Amino acid sequence: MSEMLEIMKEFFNMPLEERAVHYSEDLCKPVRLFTSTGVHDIVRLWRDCLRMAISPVENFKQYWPEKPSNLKKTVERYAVEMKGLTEKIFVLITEGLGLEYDYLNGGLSGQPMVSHVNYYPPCPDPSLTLGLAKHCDPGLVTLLLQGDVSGLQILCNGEWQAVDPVPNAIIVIYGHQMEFVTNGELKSVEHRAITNDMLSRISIATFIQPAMDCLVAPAKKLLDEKNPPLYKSFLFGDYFANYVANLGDKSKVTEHFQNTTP
Ligand SMILES: O=C(O)CCC(=O)C(=O)O
Ligand SMILES: [Fe+2]
Repeated sequence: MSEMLEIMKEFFNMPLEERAVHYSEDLCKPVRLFTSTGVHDIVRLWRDCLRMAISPVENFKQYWPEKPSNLKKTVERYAVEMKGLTEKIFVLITEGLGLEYDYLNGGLSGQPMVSHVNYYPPCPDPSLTLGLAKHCDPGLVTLLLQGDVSGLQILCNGEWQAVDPVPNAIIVIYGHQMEFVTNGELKSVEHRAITNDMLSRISIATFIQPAMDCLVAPAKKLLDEKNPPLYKSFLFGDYFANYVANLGDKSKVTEHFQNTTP
Protein backbone atom coordinates (compact mmCIF):
# COMPACT_ATOMS: atom_id res chain seq x y z
CA MET A 1 0.00 0.00 0.00
CA SER A 2 2.82 2.40 0.79
CA GLU A 3 4.31 1.53 -2.63
CA MET A 4 1.03 2.54 -4.26
CA LEU A 5 1.03 5.89 -2.46
CA GLU A 6 4.71 6.45 -3.34
CA ILE A 7 4.27 5.70 -7.03
CA MET A 8 1.25 8.00 -7.22
CA LYS A 9 3.23 10.74 -5.49
CA GLU A 10 5.88 10.25 -8.19
CA PHE A 11 3.17 10.42 -10.86
CA PHE A 12 1.87 13.76 -9.61
CA ASN A 13 5.42 15.09 -9.25
CA MET A 14 6.23 14.40 -12.89
CA PRO A 15 6.51 17.45 -15.16
CA LEU A 16 3.15 18.78 -16.29
CA GLU A 17 3.70 17.73 -19.94
CA GLU A 18 4.15 14.10 -18.94
CA ARG A 19 1.01 14.05 -16.82
CA ALA A 20 -1.01 16.07 -19.32
CA VAL A 21 -1.04 13.26 -21.92
CA HIS A 22 -3.58 11.51 -19.68
CA TYR A 23 -5.82 14.57 -19.32
CA SER A 24 -9.29 13.98 -20.74
CA GLU A 25 -12.88 15.15 -20.31
CA ASP A 26 -14.17 11.95 -21.96
CA LEU A 27 -16.05 10.21 -19.12
CA CYS A 28 -15.91 6.86 -20.94
CA LYS A 29 -12.12 6.57 -20.94
CA PRO A 30 -10.84 3.78 -18.67
CA VAL A 31 -7.95 5.99 -17.55
CA ARG A 32 -8.06 9.77 -17.40
CA LEU A 33 -6.63 12.65 -15.50
CA PHE A 34 -8.94 15.51 -14.68
CA THR A 35 -9.28 18.40 -12.32
CA SER A 36 -12.40 19.17 -10.35
CA THR A 37 -11.57 22.82 -9.80
CA GLY A 38 -14.71 24.83 -10.34
CA VAL A 39 -17.00 21.85 -10.97
CA HIS A 40 -19.03 22.18 -7.80
CA ASP A 41 -21.57 24.97 -7.59
CA ILE A 42 -21.13 26.07 -3.98
CA VAL A 43 -17.46 25.81 -3.11
CA ARG A 44 -14.25 25.87 -5.10
CA LEU A 45 -12.63 22.46 -5.26
CA TRP A 46 -8.91 21.97 -5.08
CA ARG A 47 -8.21 18.54 -6.49
CA ASP A 48 -6.66 16.74 -9.43
CA CYS A 49 -7.70 13.16 -9.96
CA LEU A 50 -6.26 10.22 -11.85
CA ARG A 51 -9.20 7.90 -12.49
CA MET A 52 -8.29 4.35 -13.45
CA ALA A 53 -10.34 1.24 -14.04
CA ILE A 54 -8.16 -1.33 -12.27
CA SER A 55 -9.95 -4.68 -12.24
CA PRO A 56 -10.26 -7.07 -14.09
CA VAL A 57 -6.53 -6.30 -14.52
CA GLU A 58 -6.28 -7.93 -17.99
CA ASN A 59 -8.99 -5.61 -19.36
CA PHE A 60 -7.41 -2.37 -18.22
CA LYS A 61 -3.66 -2.79 -17.69
CA GLN A 62 -2.92 -1.59 -21.23
CA TYR A 63 -4.45 1.83 -20.44
CA TRP A 64 -2.56 2.56 -17.22
CA PRO A 65 0.19 5.21 -17.43
CA GLU A 66 3.59 3.95 -18.66
CA LYS A 67 5.40 6.41 -16.39
CA PRO A 68 6.72 6.23 -13.69
CA SER A 69 8.24 2.98 -14.91
CA ASN A 70 6.94 0.65 -12.19
CA LEU A 71 3.45 2.17 -11.96
CA LYS A 72 1.77 -0.66 -13.89
CA LYS A 73 3.34 -3.37 -11.73
CA THR A 74 2.33 -1.54 -8.55
CA VAL A 75 -1.26 -0.89 -9.69
CA GLU A 76 -1.63 -4.53 -10.69
CA ARG A 77 -0.63 -5.73 -7.23
CA TYR A 78 -2.88 -3.15 -5.63
CA ALA A 79 -5.84 -4.24 -7.76
CA VAL A 80 -5.37 -7.88 -6.77
CA GLU A 81 -5.15 -6.92 -3.08
CA MET A 82 -8.27 -4.72 -3.26
CA LYS A 83 -10.23 -7.50 -4.99
CA GLY A 84 -9.22 -9.97 -2.27
CA LEU A 85 -10.08 -7.50 0.49
CA THR A 86 -13.50 -6.86 -1.07
CA GLU A 87 -14.28 -10.58 -1.03
CA LYS A 88 -13.34 -10.81 2.66
CA ILE A 89 -15.43 -7.76 3.55
CA PHE A 90 -18.44 -9.14 1.65
CA VAL A 91 -18.23 -12.41 3.61
CA LEU A 92 -18.12 -10.51 6.92
CA ILE A 93 -21.05 -8.24 6.00
CA THR A 94 -23.31 -11.01 4.69
CA GLU A 95 -22.51 -13.22 7.67
CA GLY A 96 -23.26 -10.36 10.06
CA LEU A 97 -26.62 -9.63 8.41
CA GLY A 98 -27.67 -13.24 7.88
CA LEU A 99 -27.65 -12.99 4.07
CA GLU A 100 -26.35 -15.66 1.66
CA TYR A 101 -22.55 -15.41 1.57
CA ASP A 102 -22.54 -14.43 -2.12
CA TYR A 103 -25.40 -11.91 -1.91
CA LEU A 104 -23.18 -8.92 -2.73
CA ASN A 105 -21.33 -10.65 -5.57
CA GLY A 106 -22.71 -10.60 -9.10
CA GLY A 107 -24.66 -7.56 -10.28
CA LEU A 108 -24.41 -5.62 -7.02
CA SER A 109 -20.65 -5.39 -7.50
CA GLY A 110 -20.75 -5.90 -11.26
CA GLN A 111 -18.97 -2.78 -12.53
CA PRO A 112 -15.23 -2.89 -13.14
CA MET A 113 -13.38 -1.75 -10.02
CA VAL A 114 -12.30 1.90 -10.37
CA SER A 115 -9.75 3.85 -8.35
CA HIS A 116 -9.61 7.60 -7.94
CA VAL A 117 -6.16 8.82 -7.05
CA ASN A 118 -7.00 12.19 -5.52
CA TYR A 119 -4.21 14.75 -5.42
CA TYR A 120 -4.80 17.86 -3.32
CA PRO A 121 -1.99 20.44 -3.82
CA PRO A 122 -1.23 22.81 -0.93
CA CYS A 123 -3.76 25.61 -1.01
CA PRO A 124 -2.76 29.21 -0.13
CA ASP A 125 -6.11 29.78 1.64
CA PRO A 126 -7.87 26.55 2.71
CA SER A 127 -10.77 28.55 4.14
CA LEU A 128 -11.87 29.31 0.56
CA THR A 129 -11.76 25.76 -0.79
CA LEU A 130 -12.49 22.12 -0.22
CA GLY A 131 -10.64 19.17 -1.71
CA LEU A 132 -13.93 17.35 -2.21
CA ALA A 133 -17.32 18.69 -1.18
CA LYS A 134 -19.77 16.83 1.08
CA HIS A 135 -21.02 13.64 -0.58
CA CYS A 136 -21.87 10.03 0.03
CA ASP A 137 -20.25 7.52 -2.31
CA PRO A 138 -22.76 6.23 -4.86
CA GLY A 139 -21.65 2.58 -5.02
CA LEU A 140 -21.66 -0.36 -2.65
CA VAL A 141 -18.34 -0.07 -0.84
CA THR A 142 -15.34 2.27 -1.08
CA LEU A 143 -11.88 1.21 0.07
CA LEU A 144 -9.99 4.36 0.97
CA LEU A 145 -6.26 4.63 1.45
CA GLN A 146 -5.02 7.95 2.73
CA GLY A 147 -1.37 8.83 3.05
CA ASP A 148 0.08 10.48 6.12
CA VAL A 149 -1.61 13.88 5.70
CA SER A 150 -4.99 14.52 7.35
CA GLY A 151 -7.89 15.84 5.31
CA LEU A 152 -10.77 13.35 5.42
CA GLN A 153 -13.76 14.37 7.52
CA ILE A 154 -17.01 12.51 8.16
CA LEU A 155 -20.35 14.00 9.14
CA CYS A 156 -21.27 12.62 12.53
CA ASN A 157 -24.43 13.91 14.30
CA GLY A 158 -24.31 17.07 12.25
CA GLU A 159 -20.65 17.81 12.98
CA TRP A 160 -17.55 17.33 10.87
CA GLN A 161 -15.06 14.96 12.47
CA ALA A 162 -11.54 14.35 11.20
CA VAL A 163 -10.54 10.80 10.36
CA ASP A 164 -6.81 11.01 10.88
CA PRO A 165 -4.52 8.71 8.93
CA VAL A 166 -3.44 5.39 10.45
CA PRO A 167 -0.37 4.06 8.58
CA ASN A 168 -1.27 1.35 6.05
CA ALA A 169 -4.92 1.26 7.13
CA ILE A 170 -7.72 1.00 4.60
CA ILE A 171 -10.92 2.84 5.54
CA VAL A 172 -14.06 0.96 4.53
CA ILE A 173 -16.83 3.40 3.57
CA TYR A 174 -20.27 1.97 2.86
CA GLY A 175 -21.65 3.45 -0.34
CA HIS A 176 -25.28 4.54 -0.70
CA GLN A 177 -26.27 1.18 -2.29
CA MET A 178 -25.27 -0.64 0.88
CA GLU A 179 -27.83 1.44 2.76
CA PHE A 180 -30.56 0.53 0.24
CA VAL A 181 -29.66 -3.17 0.09
CA THR A 182 -29.57 -3.53 3.89
CA ASN A 183 -32.81 -1.50 4.28
CA GLY A 184 -31.00 1.19 6.23
CA GLU A 185 -29.11 -1.17 8.55
CA LEU A 186 -25.64 -0.16 7.26
CA LYS A 187 -25.47 3.59 6.74
CA SER A 188 -23.49 5.39 4.09
CA VAL A 189 -21.54 8.13 5.83
CA GLU A 190 -21.32 11.58 4.27
CA HIS A 191 -17.77 12.80 3.99
CA ARG A 192 -15.56 15.45 2.44
CA ALA A 193 -11.88 16.34 2.09
CA ILE A 194 -10.39 19.62 3.27
CA THR A 195 -7.18 21.21 2.03
CA ASN A 196 -4.22 22.61 3.90
CA ASP A 197 -1.73 25.35 3.13
CA MET A 198 1.49 23.44 3.82
CA LEU A 199 1.36 19.96 2.39
CA SER A 200 0.04 18.20 -0.65
CA ARG A 201 -2.16 15.20 0.10
CA ILE A 202 -2.91 12.00 -1.79
CA SER A 203 -5.80 9.64 -1.16
CA ILE A 204 -6.76 6.58 -3.21
CA ALA A 205 -10.44 5.64 -3.25
CA THR A 206 -11.35 2.30 -4.83
CA PHE A 207 -15.03 1.94 -5.70
CA ILE A 208 -17.05 -1.27 -5.83
CA GLN A 209 -20.26 -0.44 -7.68
CA PRO A 210 -23.28 -2.27 -9.12
CA ALA A 211 -23.62 -2.81 -12.85
CA MET A 212 -25.70 -0.03 -14.44
CA ASP A 213 -28.52 -2.49 -15.28
CA CYS A 214 -28.52 -4.09 -11.81
CA LEU A 215 -31.81 -3.94 -9.93
CA VAL A 216 -31.13 -2.63 -6.42
CA ALA A 217 -33.66 -3.29 -3.65
CA PRO A 218 -33.72 -4.02 0.08
CA ALA A 219 -32.77 -7.69 0.65
CA LYS A 220 -35.95 -9.75 1.20
CA LYS A 221 -34.39 -11.60 4.12
CA LEU A 222 -34.16 -8.33 6.05
CA LEU A 223 -37.85 -7.49 5.61
CA ASP A 224 -40.92 -8.51 7.62
CA GLU A 225 -44.04 -6.82 9.04
CA LYS A 226 -41.97 -4.87 11.52
CA ASN A 227 -39.36 -4.00 8.91
CA PRO A 228 -41.13 -2.87 5.74
CA PRO A 229 -38.97 -1.83 2.78
CA LEU A 230 -37.81 1.73 3.35
CA TYR A 231 -36.72 2.07 -0.26
CA LYS A 232 -38.05 1.39 -3.74
CA SER A 233 -36.43 -0.96 -6.23
CA PHE A 234 -34.55 0.81 -8.99
CA LEU A 235 -31.91 0.29 -11.64
CA PHE A 236 -28.49 1.45 -10.54
CA GLY A 237 -28.20 3.42 -13.80
CA ASP A 238 -31.29 5.47 -12.82
CA TYR A 239 -29.88 6.04 -9.35
CA PHE A 240 -26.57 7.18 -10.78
CA ALA A 241 -28.19 9.72 -13.11
CA ASN A 242 -30.06 11.13 -10.11
CA TYR A 243 -26.87 11.19 -8.00
CA VAL A 244 -24.98 13.14 -10.65
CA ALA A 245 -27.89 15.58 -11.14
CA ASN A 246 -27.98 16.22 -7.37
CA LEU A 247 -24.18 16.48 -7.00
CA GLY A 248 -24.09 13.56 -4.56
CA ASP A 249 -26.39 15.28 -2.03
CA LYS A 250 -27.48 12.30 0.05
CA SER A 251 -30.76 13.65 1.38
CA LYS A 252 -31.99 14.81 -2.05
CA VAL A 253 -31.11 11.50 -3.70
CA THR A 254 -32.56 9.44 -0.83
CA GLU A 255 -35.82 11.34 -1.05
CA HIS A 256 -36.21 10.18 -4.62
CA PHE A 257 -35.77 6.49 -3.82
CA GLN A 258 -37.45 6.10 -0.46
CA ASN A 259 -40.91 4.70 0.12
CA THR A 260 -43.29 7.26 1.49
CA THR A 261 -45.26 6.04 4.51
CA PRO A 262 -48.96 5.62 3.71
O1 LIG B 1 -9.60 12.30 0.01
C1 LIG B 1 -10.34 11.69 0.79
O2 LIG B 1 -9.96 11.34 1.90
C2 LIG B 1 -11.76 11.39 0.39
C3 LIG B 1 -11.90 10.88 -1.04
C4 LIG B 1 -13.32 10.56 -1.38
O3 LIG B 1 -14.22 10.73 -0.60
C5 LIG B 1 -13.67 10.03 -2.72
O4 LIG B 1 -12.78 9.96 -3.59
O5 LIG B 1 -14.86 9.69 -2.91
FE1 LIG C 1 -16.01 9.71 -1.21
